[in-house]
Amino acid sequence: MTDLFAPADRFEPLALDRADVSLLRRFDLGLPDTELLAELVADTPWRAERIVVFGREVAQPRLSCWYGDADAHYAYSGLQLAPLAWTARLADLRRRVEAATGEAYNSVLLNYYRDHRDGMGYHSDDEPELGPAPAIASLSLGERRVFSMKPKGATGPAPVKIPLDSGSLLLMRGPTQRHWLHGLAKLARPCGPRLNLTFRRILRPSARNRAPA
Ligand SMILES: O=C(O)CCC(=O)C(=O)O
Ligand SMILES: [Fe+2]
Repeated sequence: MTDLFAPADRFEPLALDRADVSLLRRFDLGLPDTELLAELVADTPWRAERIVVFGREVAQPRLSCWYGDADAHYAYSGLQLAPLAWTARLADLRRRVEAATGEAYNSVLLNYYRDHRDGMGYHSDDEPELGPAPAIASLSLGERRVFSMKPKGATGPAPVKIPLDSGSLLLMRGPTQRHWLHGLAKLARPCGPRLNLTFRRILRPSARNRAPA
């Protein structure tokens, strides 16, 4: 007999060239997704980071907050981020994400897309502190939004669109950041809030330029 629920319980690999991306549609959060969303929205000290775009300082179109081990310092979009200490909830989610993905993480970036006007431009998470082949586990909560991926330097094919549902866990690793960009488009129509948590491992300076094992 076919087990209808099996696909939700394992990572489904996406067929992308020179990338290692897989999606676990229903990740065990330890509590209902709606409760976790409400808790994190309420309890997180959200920041509206300012960045320089074409020489002009503007607010990022989303709120964010950075947690991690005390030594997990990170520069992101030109911002120097010192992590807040893990909360009990985020430490529990980290353990669950580590068990599901078989990778270790020492930090998590929370992004809060308040409505359709919030998004994230195309980028790759290829900062040197992540090393040459980082594993990044991306947990989504709330509104379903489309995560787009396109190969670096490509003018040709349309982006790959991956709708991310509440409670899904997307895992990017290996050469993905080296060869692909990803982003989250703003929408024309109103939608509800979405949270995204990207678990990452910041390498110590001595380990940063080493080739992957
Ligand atoms: O919100 C998302 O799904 C993507 C977040 C992301 O790409 C990032 O934080 O670097
Ligand atoms: Fe990213």
